[in-house]
Amino acid sequence: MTQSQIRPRRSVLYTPAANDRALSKIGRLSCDVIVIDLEDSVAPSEKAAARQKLATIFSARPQHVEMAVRINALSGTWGADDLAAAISCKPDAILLPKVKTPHDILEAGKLLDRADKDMKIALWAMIETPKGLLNSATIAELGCDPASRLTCFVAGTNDLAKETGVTLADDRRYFLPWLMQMVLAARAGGLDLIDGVYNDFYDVEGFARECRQAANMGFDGKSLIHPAQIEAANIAFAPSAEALVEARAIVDIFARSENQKKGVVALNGRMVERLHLAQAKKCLAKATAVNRK
Ligand SMILES: CC(C)(COP(=O)(O)OP(=O)(O)OC[C@H]1O[C@@H](n2cnc3c(N)ncnc32)[C@H](O)[C@@H]1OP(=O)(O)O)[C@@H](O)C(=O)NCCC(=O)NCCSC(=O)C[C@H](O)C(=O)O
Ligand SMILES: [Mg+2]
Repeated sequence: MTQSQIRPRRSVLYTPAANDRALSKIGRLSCDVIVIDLEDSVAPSEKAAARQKLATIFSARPQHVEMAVRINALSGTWGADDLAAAISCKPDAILLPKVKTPHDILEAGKLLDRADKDMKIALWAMIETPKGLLNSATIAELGCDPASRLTCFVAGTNDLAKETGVTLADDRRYFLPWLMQMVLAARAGGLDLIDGVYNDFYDVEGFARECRQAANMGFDGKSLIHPAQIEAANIAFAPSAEALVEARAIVDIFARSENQKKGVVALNGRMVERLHLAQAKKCLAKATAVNRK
């Protein structure tokens, strides 16, 4: 991945399309992505009105963030109208909820292909049902084909907890195998991966802890529900000062004339190989992309 292709997705904030006060804030927020939500945060009686607002929201869209729209499932009552409305706003991505099989992505892709011929709109998939999780590897494989438009998985931990009866309590200990399954599937398909939401938005410490946990697990960012969560996510998913020092040291040591043809060197008593050099360059590129924001 080149530096210009890296788009930080540390903080992915849902804003309900039905909430005018919240919508009026989005131009001033420092999150990386805003997801205008037509799904669970919008009551059935408000679905049509919320959908109609999309055009106005996107006519004044902030340019410093990626903008996505989460539609209702295409299998339900509102999905097809949501998708048509979302496409006409040209968001960066359309987030499909409750994706269960590769077919769900291919079906949305076909509809997009007719309207978005220059392939500007990506598809993101929520993994939040038992079936979707079981099929996550085959769904993610679509990411290997750019024609599928699939570029990102988003964990839907609330729905998974609801569908399975498994608790998110105790630092998500019972969820960890499933979250790691998503990480593995996403990486095999070359996808980005966003962790689920933390519902208790006044618990700043607990939220920061969960962000650090997700960053250590390999997630690229966190789904957010409140502006108060943006800062902690931006910190947790950016390369740390220590990681940058180490990355620079690895780049420097391989740049020395005596090491230019070496596959492995020692750095401060530790083995460093060229795969670590690749990781270090990625870390530095990510920091550059974050600093550009
Ligand atoms: C959770 C909330 C309903 C809380 O709202 P509120 O009581 O208004 O909070 P505050 O008074 O503390 O808000 C302070 C100001 O910030 C603005 N605000 C709040 N939330 C947002 C937001 N998401 N985006 C932009 N701006 C926001 C308020 O308007 C206040 O400003 P002001 O009015 O001028 O004082 C609310 O935060 C909320 O609705 N959050 C988003 C909920 C949502 O989108 N849910 C769906 C996505 S999560 C999900 O679906 C889970 C997933 O699918 C899964 O399965 O896991
Ligand atoms: Mg959900």
